[in-house]
Amino acid sequence: MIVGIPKEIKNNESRVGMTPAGVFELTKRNHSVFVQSTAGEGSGFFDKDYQEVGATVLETIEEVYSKSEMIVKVKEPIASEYPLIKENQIVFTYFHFASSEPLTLAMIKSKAICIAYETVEDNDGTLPLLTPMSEVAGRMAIQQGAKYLEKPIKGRGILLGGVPGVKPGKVLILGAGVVGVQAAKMAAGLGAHVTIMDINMKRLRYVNDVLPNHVTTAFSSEYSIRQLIKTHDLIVGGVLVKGGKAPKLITKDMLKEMRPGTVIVDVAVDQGGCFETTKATTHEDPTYIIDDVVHYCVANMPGAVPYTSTMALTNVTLPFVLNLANKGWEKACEEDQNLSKGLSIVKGDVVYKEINEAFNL
Ligand SMILES: NC(=O)C1=CN([C@@H]2O[C@H](COP(=O)(O)OP(=O)(O)OC[C@H]3O[C@@H](n4cnc5c(N)ncnc54)[C@H](O)[C@@H]3O)[C@@H](O)[C@H]2O)C=CC1
Ligand SMILES: CC(=O)C(=O)O
Ligand SMILES: [Mg+2]
Repeated sequence: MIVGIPKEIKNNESRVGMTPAGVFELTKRNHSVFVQSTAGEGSGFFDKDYQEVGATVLETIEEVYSKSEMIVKVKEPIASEYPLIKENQIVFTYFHFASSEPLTLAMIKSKAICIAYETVEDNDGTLPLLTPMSEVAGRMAIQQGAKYLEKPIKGRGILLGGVPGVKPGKVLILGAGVVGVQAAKMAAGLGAHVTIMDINMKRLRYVNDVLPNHVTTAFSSEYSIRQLIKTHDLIVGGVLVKGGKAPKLITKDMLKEMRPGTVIVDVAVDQGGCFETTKATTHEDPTYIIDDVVHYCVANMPGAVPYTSTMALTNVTLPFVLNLANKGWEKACEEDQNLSKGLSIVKGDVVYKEINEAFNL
């Protein structure tokens, strides 16, 4: 198969869809790989590294898309990429369709085979291609939240860990999945007081077993969220309904219940966000303020730490890329039900229920 690796063009997105090690596994099996020039630079991989393992480096993104049967990338295609995607081309990447009707309509129109990383499943229902980026984003959520709690950038002016003689800050985490647990770990490590909420008791039991005692679990309900937001300095949103729009757990009226300078980090922004006032931001301009509450809603948080994220992502995507390249998408998906859960839009048809529901298609 001919596989193309374009350069990511989303704001401050420095990850790349494949490392030279991954390309080597493809070329070894007689697949052809086209890499756009400088695509890997942000992650520490140079054109010559790809050439050495048998890839052809092309100058323009147009050439990469036009010559390839399968595109392997990181982020969802953005508007300038829509016209480059061809009928019957496999596009294997994060899509987060439920948060973007224009993207959904463009991919229907393209008649491409869109396989979304974020809905590929493991036998136990977990999401192997989302997990490593959720690990990165969960950890980063505390790093970023701690920064924006500083007074000069309009935060409350709280040091999360406190100091001897002064109590620590309080972190509230919505969702005890991958993002939530990693965020809780980081916040607990800093010495903050942590409350983590979920509607899944199994997850709360897990957190209770593995995290230290200053991490408290709470069953998630509107009532309990309304109580807790009044006293917490940093609130992290990490809830997910697979493939669907995130539930709005914090509504606009609740912002008035928070103290001025509270920071809210909506990691779930890529599925539409779990705060009503969320709108996607970029690493260039990550925050905005509504009712004195600092919102951080960057949809590609791991893109800011590409040396870590590209490796973590491609470690898990490679076996699926090889399978798709070796067998073609139909056979690969027929033989691997977990991969087939990634099928979202196929030749103009939306085949993932939650995407249809998100837009009444
Ligand atoms: N902004 C970014 O750069 C990134 C965003 N993400 C996003 O973060 C989100 C979370 O991902 P994961 O932690 O991997 O998902 P996960 O599936 O591991 O965890 C989600 C948790 O939310 C819980 N949940 C669902 N509805 C709830 C509700 N009403 N109240 C409380 N909890 C509820 C679930 O029970 C589950 O435990 C996803 O939308 C993912 O796409 C992931 C990586 C990077
Ligand atoms: C999962 C995701 O949206 C990201 O890594 O950017
Ligand atoms: Mg994202």
